Amino acid sequence: MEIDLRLESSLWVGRKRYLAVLTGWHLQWTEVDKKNRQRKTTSVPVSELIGVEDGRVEILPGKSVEDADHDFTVFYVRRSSSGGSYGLLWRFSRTQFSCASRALRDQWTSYLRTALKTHSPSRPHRLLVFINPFGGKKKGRHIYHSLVAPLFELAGISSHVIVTERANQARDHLLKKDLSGFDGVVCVGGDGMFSEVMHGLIGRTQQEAGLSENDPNVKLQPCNLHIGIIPAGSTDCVCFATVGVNDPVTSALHIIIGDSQPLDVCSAHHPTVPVHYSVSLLGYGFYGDVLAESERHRWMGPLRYDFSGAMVYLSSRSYAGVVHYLPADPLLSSPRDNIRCLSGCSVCTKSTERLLPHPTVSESVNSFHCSQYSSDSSEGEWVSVAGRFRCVSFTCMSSSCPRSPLGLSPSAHLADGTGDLILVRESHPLSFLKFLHRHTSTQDQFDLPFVEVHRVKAFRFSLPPGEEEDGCEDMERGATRQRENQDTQCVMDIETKSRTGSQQQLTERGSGAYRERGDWRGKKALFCGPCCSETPSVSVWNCDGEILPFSEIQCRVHGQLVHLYARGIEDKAAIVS
Ligand SMILES: Nc1ncnc2c1ncn2[C@@H]1O[C@H](COP(=O)(O)OP(=O)(O)OP(=O)(O)O)[C@@H](O)[C@H]1O
Repeated sequence: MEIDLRLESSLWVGRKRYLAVLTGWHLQWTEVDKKNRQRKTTSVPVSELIGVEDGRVEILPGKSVEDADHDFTVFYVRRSSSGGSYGLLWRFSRTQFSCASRALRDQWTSYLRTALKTHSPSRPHRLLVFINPFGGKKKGRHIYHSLVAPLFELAGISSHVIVTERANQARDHLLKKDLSGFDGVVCVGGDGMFSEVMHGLIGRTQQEAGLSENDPNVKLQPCNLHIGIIPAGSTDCVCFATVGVNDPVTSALHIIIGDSQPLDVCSAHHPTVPVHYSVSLLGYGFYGDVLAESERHRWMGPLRYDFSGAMVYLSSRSYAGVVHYLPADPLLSSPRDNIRCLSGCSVCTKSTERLLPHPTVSESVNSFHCSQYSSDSSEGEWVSVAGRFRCVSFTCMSSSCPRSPLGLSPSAHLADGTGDLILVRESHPLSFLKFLHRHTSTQDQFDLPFVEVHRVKAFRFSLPPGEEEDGCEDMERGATRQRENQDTQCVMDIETKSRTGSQQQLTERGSGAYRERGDWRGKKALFCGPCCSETPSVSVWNCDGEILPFSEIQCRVHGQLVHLYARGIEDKAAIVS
């Protein structure tokens, strides 16, 4: 039954009279002066109303209600400039209206609540919230309870809050516990926490669908539950690249109104370890080395990334390898087309899922090495590039962050089923520095002769023919000699505590495979510091901030595998506040 939600009447805000109109999709109120002339109008889409309360209500610093029976309060989203950031900050505004009678007040509140139910139906009612109390500046708990929980309460959202006591608790909970009744999962923390939640949800979804997520050729099932990110980490890159700002209140408001942003996810496979997922960075060479190096300097705090970056830069390493990639359709978009993926992006909207055709499970079992070199023409033509690379990076999103406002690949799209593969060949140290520096400015980092970028649906990295992955032993031998000779601790053992302060996720996730075979890796040196004279011949992968201690990898993009409570970066110029 169609509900006629039009309501129009005079309302008062303080001493001023307004003509207020609810059309179903919008609530607007226009000031009317003493001569009955209409002045300024405020218009709020129903989808951006946060809540409606009887009386004159305040919610911060604590909730207070003055129960005047002619009054009601409307809370809604207001945008404001974020200063330096790319996106817009969302704030909540409230207007306290007075009506001519209690009956009219009741009519207004009932119409507004009905409008919210019928015209904004995808709002969450029940959320599972994980707070990492140790993420970023260790303010996750405070951020949630002081800034987010009061807004959830106002919006009528009930939440089950779990403050984590160990790394991977959120992931394990999502894999094993009953999730019925929840509309979404919220993580309060940084990119590592998001990654945990994403791995848990994707894994759970595949379990329930009876799919083997470790099979690189299986088409994964998209997750039903949305993920909300309340930024409280050190970098919060995923939040920044999907909202445009790292701001807990902005993110909470996107969750409340049930915004939905699909997100492509890249699965990274190696035959001996469980699958890993990445959305922001899969990086071999420079980015792998920086992460490995930074693990040795955790005591430095966030400074360790700058320090390690400098150390690895100075070591000026490059690595031999062969990259095979499956190009995406160049007619649809390209990493050099200067089209930014903004809210309502037409490339993502138009994109039909353009993933690989999928062989049956039996065809693909144990096919890692075979499929590395096979080519199925129905997928499109694979392209190979061999050489020495400073870094091989892959991202499913721009990966913009406050330090690199345009990101690793400024024109990458959040949800078009592709990712950007960036190959940086061996180059003069100053040229490489120029490449790195361009990430912090608006200069085009791809406009350099030793850099190439490709929009792809899948890629593989292998060591050059003849070199096997156990070539890591060179690195071990070199490093061991170095330890003996120089009494230096320049080797990182993968079994040291990871960034999480916990045992490497890899070893924990390894339901046998990694652990059984993994001892050689576990005990082996994976990274030599720049002080070593014998440089390692292989690097490791940086997978969204986690180390994957191997070189050969097989990756593919799964279009729109997860959904975030977000709407992409809003175009400041297009939004009239
Ligand atoms: N209670 C806990 N104790 C130790 N580690 C935890 C706990 N809860 C979560 N973790 C782990 O901490 C890691 C880092 O957390 P998080 O991402 O929230 O913060 P961060 O590292 O400061 O931020 P960013 O990832 O944005 O750089 C995550 O990988 C997560 O698995």
